[in-house]
Amino acid sequence: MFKILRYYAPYIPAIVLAVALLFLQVNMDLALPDYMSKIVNVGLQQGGIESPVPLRISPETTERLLFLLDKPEAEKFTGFYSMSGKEAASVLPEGKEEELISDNDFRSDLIISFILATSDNPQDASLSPQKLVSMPEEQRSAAIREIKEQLRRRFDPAMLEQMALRAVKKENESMGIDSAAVQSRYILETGGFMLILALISAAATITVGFLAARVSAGVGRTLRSDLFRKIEGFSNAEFDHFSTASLITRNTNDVVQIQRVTFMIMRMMLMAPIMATGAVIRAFTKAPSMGWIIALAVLVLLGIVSVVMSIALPKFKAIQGLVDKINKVAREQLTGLLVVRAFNRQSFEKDRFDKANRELTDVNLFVNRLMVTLMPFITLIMNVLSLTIIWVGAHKVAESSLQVGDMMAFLQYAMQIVMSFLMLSMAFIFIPRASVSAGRIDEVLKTEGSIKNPSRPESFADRVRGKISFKNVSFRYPGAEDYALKNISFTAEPGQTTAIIGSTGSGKSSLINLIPRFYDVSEGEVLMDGKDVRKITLSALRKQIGYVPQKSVLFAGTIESNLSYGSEGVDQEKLEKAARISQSSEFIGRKEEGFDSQVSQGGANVSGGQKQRISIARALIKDCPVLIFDDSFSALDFKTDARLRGELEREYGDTTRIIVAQRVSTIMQAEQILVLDDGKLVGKGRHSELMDNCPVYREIVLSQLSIKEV
Ligand SMILES: Nc1ncnc2c1ncn2[C@@H]1O[C@H](COP(=O)(O)OP(=O)(O)OP(=O)(O)O)[C@@H](O)[C@H]1O
Repeated sequence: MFKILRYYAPYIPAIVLAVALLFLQVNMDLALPDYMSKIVNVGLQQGGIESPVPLRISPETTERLLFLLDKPEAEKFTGFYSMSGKEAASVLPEGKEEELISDNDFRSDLIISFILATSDNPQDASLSPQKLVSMPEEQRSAAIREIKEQLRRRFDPAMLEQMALRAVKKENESMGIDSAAVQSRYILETGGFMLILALISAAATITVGFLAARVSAGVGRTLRSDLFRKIEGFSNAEFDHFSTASLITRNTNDVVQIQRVTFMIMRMMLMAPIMATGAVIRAFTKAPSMGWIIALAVLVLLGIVSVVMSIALPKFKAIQGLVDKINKVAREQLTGLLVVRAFNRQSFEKDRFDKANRELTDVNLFVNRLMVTLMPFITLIMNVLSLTIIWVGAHKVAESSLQVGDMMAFLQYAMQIVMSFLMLSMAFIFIPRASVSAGRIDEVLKTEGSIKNPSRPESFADRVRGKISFKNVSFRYPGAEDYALKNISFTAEPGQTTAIIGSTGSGKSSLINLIPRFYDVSEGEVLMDGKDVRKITLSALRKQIGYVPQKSVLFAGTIESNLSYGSEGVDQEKLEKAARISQSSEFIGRKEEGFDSQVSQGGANVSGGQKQRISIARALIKDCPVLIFDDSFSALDFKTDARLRGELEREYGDTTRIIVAQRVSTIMQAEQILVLDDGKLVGKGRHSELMDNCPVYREIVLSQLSIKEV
């Protein structure tokens, strides 16, 4: 993934915003269990009363309370609470609440005294104001201290708080305050607040989803366009190295992997550590004594996930290679479908495809089965975790060391922690797979096309003549052991036809491919008008060359769009001239829509001969000083072949024409014939000269023509 990190640079603001929103979302999500615990603890159990410190005390209770407090504390009490007259209640003003709570000793004593002051318990009847009033001062203080101590010994602080809360509720009721209304107001307020938090969280989730989609689609688009631009600049050598099928897979499937993982990282995986940290902190604050349950569950979960991952990971990495393989097989079979049918090899090819398909399916099935097996284990861990928390928590609730709401919140935090770890472990599935894809993409992006423009290009004179010279040219395909061409020297003059003949595999196509620099020479040099072709920019060089490949390639569109491909300002006159010379007029004229007739992808709806003629016309329309025909007349009948060559001579007499041919009759009239044999130039001259002094040529000629025709 790091290899393509630079593609994320333009999206840094969006990523930062997404992280900030994830923080917001996680905080909202983590706050919800806390509020839920408040609804249970305060709303349901405490009747909506938040604090054990009474906010309003009746005059009677105030009187009792004052007897129960020491002198200094009684003074503090009157400092905190405002009392208006003997009949009026004592009220704790809003601002004083915090101040009182922070005075721990006073708060604790006030709570105990308040419990005693409101108690109906007959055993505390000794504490009635009348009784206390009748006691001497010393005795009274000792009696009160003793009772308070007893309470502290019997109940822990949490229990005392619960008792105080009940006392506050009772006191409120005695003062005519509607407890039910207090309770429902608290629940509604807290519930409303939870709703707002949930809405903020939802808004953050949607925005992060939107940002993640934008970033992943954007990165995918830039990767695809960079890959395409890079591949466009590749020479045949790079195509040979990667294979077309693999380049297609890299530009599609591999980019999709990156896109998918980018979305998942932004949407889920970035959230996981934030969520896990937040939930751990909150869970431990709620019930630190139960932290070990979560730690144990996470350990077991990570153990299981690591075992599964160690088995699945190599398989995940293999998937991309297998997708490549199936694409390669499918592509080869579909392009060669006619041959497959003609040779009745359908079942063989089906088996070949099935094998590749089965390999991919098997790996996919294996990985999916493994993942499916993982799921019940995870569910089991989650259920055992819930049960353990409820079991341990219930005991703690019974001991009054934990409140029910806190246990419920702890349970939710535990689930959030486990889910976060699960999300993180999922990252270990997708990230390695995407890294393989990133590596494959980077490999293409890092590969420099071996055919490059010169750093300091030279330019042609105003009018290019198109003289082509080969000087001691040797050529070896990248990675090949043997030379395909050995020490070739010749000159193709403008105004002349230079024909190249030789047996199959003798190096004819290799030779002419060196002129437009589809490959570069290994040794020697190829010159155009005396300039090494490697010193001229590729576009300037290729502008001078009308090239007709051995295998005609047409593009989807119309006949006209194919003819004017690569040429500017093509008018009807030019189109008709090229069609006439290439002997295409007749079949184009027969079509209802003429030049506007549709050509399907790859020229599937035109015949081989028609395809060849259209590609010849396409090269002629370019109006170049050099015309190269790589075995381009093979699909034409003898008569059409002769007519075409005659027209070429007449209309393009001043060009340099280089014709590769298998048929002797096509090249017999050429001013210069080059005879290739196993990559070597074994003959050079006119037909008659070669017949006399080149046995290879003589052999080829005699294999095709009778002595009389020669
Ligand atoms: N892309 C390539 N990589 C490696 N070797 C190649 C490649 N293309 C051709 N060759 C080899 O180079 C030699 C010359 O091939 P080339 O295509 O130039 O022959 P040719 O004379 O044009 O044949 P044909 O008349 O059948 O088209 C052959 O031995 C061939 O196997």
